[in-house]
Amino acid sequence: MSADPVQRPNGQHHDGEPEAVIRVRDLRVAFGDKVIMDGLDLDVMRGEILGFVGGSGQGKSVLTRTILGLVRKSRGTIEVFGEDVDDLDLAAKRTLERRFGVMFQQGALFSALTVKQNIQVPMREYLKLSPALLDEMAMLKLEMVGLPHDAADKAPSELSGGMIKRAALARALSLDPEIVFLDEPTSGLDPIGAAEFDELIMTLKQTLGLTVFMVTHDLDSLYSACDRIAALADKRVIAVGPLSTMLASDHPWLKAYFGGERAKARLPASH
Ligand SMILES: Nc1ncnc2c1ncn2[C@@H]1O[C@H](COP(=O)(O)OP(=O)(O)OP(=O)(O)O)[C@@H](O)[C@H]1O
Repeated sequence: MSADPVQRPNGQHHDGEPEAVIRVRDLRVAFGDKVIMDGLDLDVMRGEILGFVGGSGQGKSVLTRTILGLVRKSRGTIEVFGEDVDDLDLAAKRTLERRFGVMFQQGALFSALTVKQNIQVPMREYLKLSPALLDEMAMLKLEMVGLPHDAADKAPSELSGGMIKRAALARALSLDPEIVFLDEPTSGLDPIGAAEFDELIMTLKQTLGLTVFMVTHDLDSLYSACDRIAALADKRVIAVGPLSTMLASDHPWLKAYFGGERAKARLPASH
C-alpha cells in the first residue's frame, strides 16, 4: 500500500478538502437473480460519524460486508484510503483489515472466552505480543469503553446488555482502527444505555479521530450522534447529508421515516 495521506482530526485532507476514506461507485451486488444493490454510490469522510439507514432487508448489512470484502460485488469500485480494493494483493488486504474495526449486531462475542480474551482475539491474530503486554492492552481497551477492570475475567453471559455492547466495542478497537463499522449498536439497549453508548462513540470520535460507519434504526442516535446520514432504498443511496437533507427529501421512504409521528416527536428543537 502507498503511504497514508496526512491525517487531520477534523477530517480535512492536507489540501483542505474533506477526505473520503471510503469511496463506493456504481456498486452492484446480487445473490443469484436477487439484486440487492445496483448503481450505489457512497462516500464516508474521515472523522465523521455516518449513520446508515434503510428499510429492513434493503441491504445495509450486505453493503457493510461488501466494503469489508466479505461479499463479492458484481460491478463497481470500492476505494478505501484512496486505494481500489481490487488492486490489493493478499498482504495489502491484511494490512487494510487492521485499519478496520467491526462490531457486529448483538456484539457477537465468543461465549467460551472471557471479556479480556475476546478483546485479545484480533491482537493474537495480527500482533506478536507477550502475554503481559496483551493483558495490558486489553485493560486499556476496557478503560477506553468505560468498563470496570473486574469485567475482564467475566464471561459474556455474566454481563448486562450494555456491558456486552461495550465489550464488543473494545474488541472492535483492539487494533487501534481508523474506521469502525457498527451494526445497530444501540439495539436492545434502554434509552439511557443507548444515549450513553452514543456519548461514548462521540467521545471516541473526538479523542481518537475515528471515522464511524454506523448502521442504525435508532432515531435518537441519528439526531444526536451522526454528522451525516445516508439512506438506502431502491438498491442505492437515495440521499446523503445532515439531518436537514433527510427532512427536505421528497422520497416516499424518507418522508415516512423522518416524517412519521415517532420521528417528529423526537426531533431536536432546532429542526
Ligand atoms: N449470503 C446471502 N445469500 C443470499 N441472500 C442474502 C445473503 N445475505 C443477505 N441476503 C439478502 O440480502 C437482502 C439484504 O439483507 P441485509 O441483511 O443486508 O438487510 P438489512 O438492510 O441489513 O436488514 P435489517 O435492517 O433487517 O438488518 C435480504 O433480502 C437478505 O435476505
